[in-house]
Amino acid sequence: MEGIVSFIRKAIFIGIASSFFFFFFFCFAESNDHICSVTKDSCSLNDYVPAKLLIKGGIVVNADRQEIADVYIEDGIIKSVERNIKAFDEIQVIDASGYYVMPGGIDPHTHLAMPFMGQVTIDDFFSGQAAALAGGTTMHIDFALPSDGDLLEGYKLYREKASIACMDYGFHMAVTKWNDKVSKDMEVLVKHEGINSFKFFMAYKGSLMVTDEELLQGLKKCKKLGALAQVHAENGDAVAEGQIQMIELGITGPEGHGFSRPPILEGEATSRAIRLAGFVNTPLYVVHVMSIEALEEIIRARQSGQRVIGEPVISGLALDDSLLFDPDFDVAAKYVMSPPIRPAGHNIALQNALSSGLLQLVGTDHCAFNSTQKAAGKGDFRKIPNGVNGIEERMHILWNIMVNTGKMTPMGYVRVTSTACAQIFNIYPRKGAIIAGADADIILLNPNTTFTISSKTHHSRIDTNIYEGWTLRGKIETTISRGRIVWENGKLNVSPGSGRFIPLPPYSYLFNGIDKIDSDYLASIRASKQQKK
Ligand SMILES: NC(=O)NCCC(=O)O
Ligand SMILES: [Zn+2]
Ligand SMILES: [Zn+2]
Repeated sequence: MEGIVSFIRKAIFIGIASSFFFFFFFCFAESNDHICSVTKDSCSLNDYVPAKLLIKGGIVVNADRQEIADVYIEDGIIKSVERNIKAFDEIQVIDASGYYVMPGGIDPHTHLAMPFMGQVTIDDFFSGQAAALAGGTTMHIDFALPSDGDLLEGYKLYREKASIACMDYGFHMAVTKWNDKVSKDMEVLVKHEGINSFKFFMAYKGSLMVTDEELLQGLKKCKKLGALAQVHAENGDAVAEGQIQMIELGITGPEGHGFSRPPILEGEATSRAIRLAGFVNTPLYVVHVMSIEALEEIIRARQSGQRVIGEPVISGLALDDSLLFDPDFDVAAKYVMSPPIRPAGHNIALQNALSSGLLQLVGTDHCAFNSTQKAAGKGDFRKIPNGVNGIEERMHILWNIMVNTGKMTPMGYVRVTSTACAQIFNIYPRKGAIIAGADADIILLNPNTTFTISSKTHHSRIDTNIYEGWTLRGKIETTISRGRIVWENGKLNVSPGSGRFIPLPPYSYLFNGIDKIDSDYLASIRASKQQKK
């Protein structure tokens, strides 16, 4: 009898053990397949996270200082930054001599898996983030765009889309209409869901555009919640006029896109948004600043003491509109984005403003469409989906146009690619710094390596690249995301689901003193009323 019981026990044990084995085998096999289908041959699977990592002898650059030091990491967190840290047996050591060791980039402006203009952007939360990591960006803040203006539904959907993430990310939320529900949803998102910024579109008439009245309500609500209001600043009514004008003139190709929405319309909307935010007394963040006209409005407001942040994007800093005039539609359509890439001169003015601190941080507006998707606008530029690539290229292009040219120091580079973003979105110094206690999001840049950008070798899913053929000097050879080496020797080591959602808390430093300005203003009104009696 005892023999039978023992036999049955053994059989049950073997049954359970083999089920576990097959369960884990299939889970592993499935995730492995997933990864390699995205990044082709430059991807390997290795979930090994070194518990202890030591980066030795590099030039450690923060926004406020630069020094030769070692960086010691344990369990994904930076434990110490000092000279001559001893390496024990179980520590994995990276020799960083001759390398710049900098905080991983934080991209404040991306559009992954976003339905827009009848298409869906080609990079999802895995392929876009894999590309970002290969280019030295370790966190991004994506725009959750609700399809019918329902913020909570839209937010939920974007959190689901991001379940395949392989690096840290947060969200801004787009507000495309105004009613009581929108107002209540904003409150829920800020108080319970880690959202601290809302984007209002002053362009895209008939789809995303809000009226001045709606913008005003949105600004008031943002202020009440300690959330940052962001604007896409172009006069959408005038753009619609400009588009009709171009079609009537027979200009239907991609060049019509630039002609139909000239810088004056960006300047006007920037000025209007700034003045409305000034009236409400709430901080304002102008996304994708592309022109001198918009820049001048931002500078004027900042000089008068208003809290306005200006975000140029890498395409606007690096390019001019010449290729928008290429006779080959497929080439020209690659450069269609809004506001448009401007004629030469605007980019240089934006670079100068960035190096002198008049603009604060650099985004990408990565909104990637394949050539087949862009082809929807052959014969009518209004139907070309707006957007360009950049999530993988931002860090390298900026190093080349700003640091290699002497316009910016490595410290300034760290400020505009990482630290300022972490501060504005209230996650500094957990992100944006190489200091004890911060997340170990770190890049190693070799200033002497050269390489050439090509759509054949990049990691994004897009089949073109607006920087095709650019040869650059200075290469991010290693990317570390929360202590894990995710990019090394030209290979990605990433798995879907390993990325974390980073909640962004309200009331960043931009709100300090806002209440004092309010009470002084009210006191001055009372005083002047008193005087006039
Ligand atoms: N910028 C652009 O052309 N596409 C993305 C949507 C937006 O940011 O306005
Ligand atoms: Zn926009
Ligand atoms: Zn955008």
